Amino acid sequence: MADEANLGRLLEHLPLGIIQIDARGLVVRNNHLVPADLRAGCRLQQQHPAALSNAVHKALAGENALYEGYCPSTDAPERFLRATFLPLNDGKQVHGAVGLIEDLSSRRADELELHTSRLRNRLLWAQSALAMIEWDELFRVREWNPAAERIFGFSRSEAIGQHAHFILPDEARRMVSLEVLDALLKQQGGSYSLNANRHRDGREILCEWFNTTLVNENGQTLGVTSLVQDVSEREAAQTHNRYLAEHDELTGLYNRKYLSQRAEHAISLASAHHPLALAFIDLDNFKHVNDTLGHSAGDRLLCQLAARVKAQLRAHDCAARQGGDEFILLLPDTTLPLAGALLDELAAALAAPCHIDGHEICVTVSIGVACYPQDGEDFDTLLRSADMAMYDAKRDGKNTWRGFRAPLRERASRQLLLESALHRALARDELSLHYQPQFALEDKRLLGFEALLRWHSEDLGVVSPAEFIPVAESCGLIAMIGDWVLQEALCQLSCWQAEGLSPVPVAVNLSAAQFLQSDLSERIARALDAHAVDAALLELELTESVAMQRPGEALEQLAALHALGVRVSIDDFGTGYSSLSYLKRFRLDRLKIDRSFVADIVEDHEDRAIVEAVIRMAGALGLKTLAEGVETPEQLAWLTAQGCDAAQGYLLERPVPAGEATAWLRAQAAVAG
Ligand SMILES: Nc1nc2c(ncn2[C@@H]2O[C@H](COP(=O)(O)O[C@H]3[C@@H](O)[C@H](n4cnc5c(=O)[nH]c(N)nc54)O[C@@H]3COP(=O)(O)O)[C@@H](O)[C@H]2O)c(=O)[nH]1
Repeated sequence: MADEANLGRLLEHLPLGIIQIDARGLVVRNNHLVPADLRAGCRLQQQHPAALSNAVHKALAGENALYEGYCPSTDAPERFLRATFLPLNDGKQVHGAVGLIEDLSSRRADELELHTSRLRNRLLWAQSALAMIEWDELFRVREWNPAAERIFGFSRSEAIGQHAHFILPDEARRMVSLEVLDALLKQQGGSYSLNANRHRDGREILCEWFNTTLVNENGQTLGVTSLVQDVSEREAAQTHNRYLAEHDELTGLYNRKYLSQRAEHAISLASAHHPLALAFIDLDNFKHVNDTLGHSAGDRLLCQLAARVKAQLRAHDCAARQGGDEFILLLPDTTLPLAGALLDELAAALAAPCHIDGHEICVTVSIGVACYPQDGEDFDTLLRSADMAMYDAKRDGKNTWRGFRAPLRERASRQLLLESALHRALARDELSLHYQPQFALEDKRLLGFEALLRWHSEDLGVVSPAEFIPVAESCGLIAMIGDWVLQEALCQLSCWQAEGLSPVPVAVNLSAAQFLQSDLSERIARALDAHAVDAALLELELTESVAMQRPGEALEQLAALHALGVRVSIDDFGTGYSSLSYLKRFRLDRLKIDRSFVADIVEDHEDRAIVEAVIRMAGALGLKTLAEGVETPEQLAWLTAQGCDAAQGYLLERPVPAGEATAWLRAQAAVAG
């Protein structure tokens, strides 16, 4: 009994579970370390993993047996057990077995964790997109993963044992980097750096480094582990984006946004002693280059010109492309006279011929200049002032520069007012035509009318065409308005026809925008058809400068109009620069001598000489002549004596509303009838 008690105590103090099994496989005794499901009363050959039952069976058959595996448990998560079964025999036969049970659950979990973490590390090492490098305490490569091979181009075998030198770009940076490495070994924990490195092929690459110093439990540095990523492309993209944020992509000049920041800074430094000028440059007739040679040629021209602008600048000046064919210059420490001198030099540099696709292109520019502080105290105001001055330069014949003047501001706001009112004018039916009679000088017979546009604006009152036609031209409304004039004049002609009046031709002014429409003759043919008006009753007037703007195209356009049967006359003749050879080839009917010559023919012998020459030249080319703006009987007499064919002017009749023109025709019909 005492032995039994001692054995019981011993079993309770054993550091492992122990069970006694009888010959039937029934657990008859256990200590407290045995899991509940294996304690006394449980039959081990039933309801347990087969391998466990087999081990018990084997022990009861007289052999030592081992089971290692999971064992279900009702009181706890499944356990991982090692059970060793030893048969108990009395020398003759086996009458049971002893099982020694070790619960290996937590050791097993640790092993599993270790195993999976090793696996994970191996996978990470092999498949990581980041280079993983292990350095020893002398900064020699201890490990080098496939991503490192990819990023630096050195294979693992080439890299192992190499000092960090081998991926540093050049001597100077090597020194710096080595200092950084040294510091890294001394410090503990992690660090980040962005370094220039060298690829095996000699290329410089930019890498991000995340380093961790490896230290043992005694604080001794064992080396460094680095995670590295090649950020060359990302950095290049960011650098490019930064460049784009400040530059014009086409020309490489700065963009307006950047220049505005520079200007605001310069303004903050400017004072009476350090004035500042802003120049707005617009190429003259650049559209023509795009239209004739194409946009790619236009782009190359802009690049050539931008390079010349850059070359002309002083060190502290700044040039930007505002867009299209517009450039802005910021000229710090510059007064208006100095800006003028600089811009004259710039214009001369830009005027030198450019060679594009075998074409020689000569460019002129119109420039507006605004000065701080008198023309604006911030960038936007200065730019607006320079823009207005540039338009002033355009109005003054282009190819020049103009400084800002206060009246330009009023002019610009009037222009804006006119523009928005003009947009409403057609819809509100505010436009009408007046008709100015034209007479034969030989017998004072009514030859025809010139249709002249009138605008009675609800908001602005009567506005002269001399004021609103240029506005309509600049804001792109002129083609639509011109079309309305054509329809209205043809409508009037067809009314006169319907009334049985024998109508006379009506002359309609054609703007440049209309004359350059590629389908102009088709449009006119359709309009004539729609109003059932004979083409011979329509005369189209285009100014000399419009005809000569693109003489090649004008030649074709005029031939098409001539084929339609409409008449064409050149308006304001003498004010442009007609090429006589083109004039000879243009299909024209009449030259209208500009009223600026007619005004002075009595007193000014030069104007007289010009008018005489025009009349003779027209006669030689088989063209009729009409003198505009005849205001005095002396002018009329002189023109008649020179053989001018026709005249119009206040002396003879002012432009009259349609009703009065109709009355004219009726009176004429009455006299004839
Ligand atoms: N594209 C279009 N342009 C048009 C149209 N209608 C007119 N215009 C152009 O506007 C400018 C001013 O025209 P307007 O104020 O109508 O002046 C015309 C005549 O009234 C004026 N004129 C006629 N006789 C005399 C005169 O004896 N003295 C004098 N001082 N002025 C006179 O001349 C203008 C006609 O000019 P022109 O067209 O050159 O024959 C003017 O440039 C018009 O062309 C339109 O529908 N479309």
